[in-house]
Amino acid sequence: MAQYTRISGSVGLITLKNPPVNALSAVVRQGIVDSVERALGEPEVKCLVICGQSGKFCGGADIREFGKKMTGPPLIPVFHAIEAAAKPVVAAIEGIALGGGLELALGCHYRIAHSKAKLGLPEVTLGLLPAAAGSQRLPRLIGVPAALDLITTGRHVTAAEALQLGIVDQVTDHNTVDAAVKFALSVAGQSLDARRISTFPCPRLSNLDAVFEAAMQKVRQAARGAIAPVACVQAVRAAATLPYAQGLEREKELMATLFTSGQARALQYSFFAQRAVGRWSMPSGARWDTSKPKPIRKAAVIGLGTMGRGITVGLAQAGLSVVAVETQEKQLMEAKQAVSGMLERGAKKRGVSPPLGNISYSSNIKTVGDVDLVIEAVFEDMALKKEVFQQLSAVCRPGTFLCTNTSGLDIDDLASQTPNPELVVGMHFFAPAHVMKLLEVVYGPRSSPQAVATAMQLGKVIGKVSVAVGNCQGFVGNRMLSPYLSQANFLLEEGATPEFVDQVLEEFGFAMGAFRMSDLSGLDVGWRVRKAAGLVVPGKPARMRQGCRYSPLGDLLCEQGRFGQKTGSGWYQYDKPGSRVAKPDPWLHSFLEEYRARHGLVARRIDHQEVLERCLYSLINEGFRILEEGIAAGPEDIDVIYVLGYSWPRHRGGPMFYADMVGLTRVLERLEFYHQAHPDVPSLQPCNLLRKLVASGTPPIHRWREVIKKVHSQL
Ligand SMILES: C/C=C(\C)C(=O)SCCNC(=O)CCNC(=O)[C@H](O)C(C)(C)COP(=O)(O)OP(=O)(O)OC[C@H]1O[C@@H](n2cnc3c(N)ncnc32)[C@H](O)[C@@H]1OP(=O)(O)O
Repeated sequence: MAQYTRISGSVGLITLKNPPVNALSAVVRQGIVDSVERALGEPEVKCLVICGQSGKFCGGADIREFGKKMTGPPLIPVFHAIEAAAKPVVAAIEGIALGGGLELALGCHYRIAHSKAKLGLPEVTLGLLPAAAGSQRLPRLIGVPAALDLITTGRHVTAAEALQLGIVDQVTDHNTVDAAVKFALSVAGQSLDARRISTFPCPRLSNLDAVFEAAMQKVRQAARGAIAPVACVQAVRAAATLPYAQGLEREKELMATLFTSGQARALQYSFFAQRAVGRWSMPSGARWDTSKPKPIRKAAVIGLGTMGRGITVGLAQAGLSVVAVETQEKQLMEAKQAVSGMLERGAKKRGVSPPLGNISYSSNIKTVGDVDLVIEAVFEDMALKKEVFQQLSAVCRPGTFLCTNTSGLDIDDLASQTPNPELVVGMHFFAPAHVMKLLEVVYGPRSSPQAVATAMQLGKVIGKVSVAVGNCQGFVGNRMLSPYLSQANFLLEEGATPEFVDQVLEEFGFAMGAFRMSDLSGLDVGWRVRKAAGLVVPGKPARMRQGCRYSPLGDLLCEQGRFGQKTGSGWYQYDKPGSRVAKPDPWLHSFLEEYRARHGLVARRIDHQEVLERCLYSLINEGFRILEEGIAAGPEDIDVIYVLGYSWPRHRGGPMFYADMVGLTRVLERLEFYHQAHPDVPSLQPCNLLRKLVASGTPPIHRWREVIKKVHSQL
């Protein structure tokens, strides 16, 4: 609702009330209309202030209402009524003014913000554009280049930046409503002619075409197929070239295309999925709301390689005390220098001082005796990790949580090295660990709910989106990646090139195709895993292992020392070791030809559809298996992992959402087709859960959990 009160006798105060972020629901919109009408009708009222309850101005349109039948007044006429008011209306912005919230403020005659407020037009991140006249008012207020930046990126700006850009008129450190009331009284009675943004001409640009061409090129490059950023540029162009009313029409047309697009649905699903994963549950019945985390004040990181350094930076930046341990003195010194550099660069960006004092460095593992939680981040080798866990068990005080940063090793096996396996969980960070938002929190059969809750909470504290998953080879992300990569390799055997496979996957929206990504991660990583699994048999490049099809191509490259970017060659060639520019490699092409000839394989023409379906559907099929086994609690968990950790295009929601969009019947049919053609590839055999979902009438994704529950209860 929107509550109307009178303060100081002559100020009408409208307070938006719709927890948690005072979103502009139908009731709130109606409340604003009624309150404005009332205030304008009361002769004693000289001016109005609009604020939000609980220190939050407004988080924008109520996303929960999207896709439902529209009720209540639309936003544009509400904002026009405010702008047209004959009494000054001042927005008192505390906390947030985002999307429709900022558009509401732009409809007001003045804007006063608290110094800690954040403002922005993040609609693009939901697959939309600021279609409550934001795309038309903001460029008129702050000019085209700045408006393009804000609208196409959706980035939030601080109050200070908003003041500098001219979005707000005043910033206060004190009570914002009091400041707005005072301000409103000071301007009451003055002409409002120069305060109605819709009447402003858009500031002229001499190089208008060049500015828009550059903006379009930039968004097309960054958007990886997303349509909303492109529509945002078109809407701002309308503001710059058309009168306001016509610009609004264009905004409306563009919005109509976006609003019903699959991309908007995917992005809004993704928004809620990222929040839903915080409400985790385990097959044992343990849940986020019944498991209390222990506060972590002091943590230790063991092993200061690339991952350990990133984790140390993340912890220190979040204000924790960190003991950073590296047993080799030389590596310890190098790590200290690298970590300090990372902290200094990060602090410079944020305009704060680097938290160098939060970290103590040591080459002695005994120094971790008084920490609350340890994150072991030594080399990915089970024997080494087991040794570290045994040492930790001896030196840590009772109750210390022992976490391992592993990308796929058995958490339970590690936990068995300690007298308190309930305190052990996996924390799978993604590189670079201080940048990437994703954290897989892996619970073993003996991990306590409190250990999981603590790791999840710690993830939140350090700014990660944490997803709780069960223990299995590769956990969720890497386990699903395995059939995807296998298909990519099989396609090479059958006639494709790495460039073609990557091109198809990049056109789909991945930041990098399977082969460029493998070259970046290092081909030796997978080689080591395959060796440990007994799949690499020297001198036996046969294409079958344990009765299933196997491609030894990756192993053969590694045997040649081709580990990817770091060695200057892998699936591609690079100018020099460490270079990032991948070039097609004639050597690789002849190697593939020779390989095919040696194995009696005849190269055939492989099309775009086959690459996409075989790579993606085998990955999705594994996702269904993971749901069936209870390794992930729901499709949202998998989708968040893929969007945040594996560069799955956000505007496609994630693999499970994508399966829902394509249609489960179609996914099932195509998997059956490919499995028939490749009966020796088990990952192409549709899993039971997929069949059950199709048999139960292909329910939409938000109802899959009901079917999953039934499958689990029958186990
Ligand atoms: C046309 C389109 C127009 C005019 C629009 O306005 S589109 C909406 C534009 N607004 C946004 O995109 C803002 C989205 N929200 C956020 O970015 C963040 O939620 C936040 C910065 C506002 C707050 O962040 P934080 O403090 O971390 O909290 P959460 O993100 O966890 O959110 C708390 C709960 O609020 C729900 N929420 C947030 N925004 C909205 C909204 N606009 N409508 C409905 N509900 C919203 C969010 O889902 C969380 O609830 P739960 O999911 O946990 O139940």
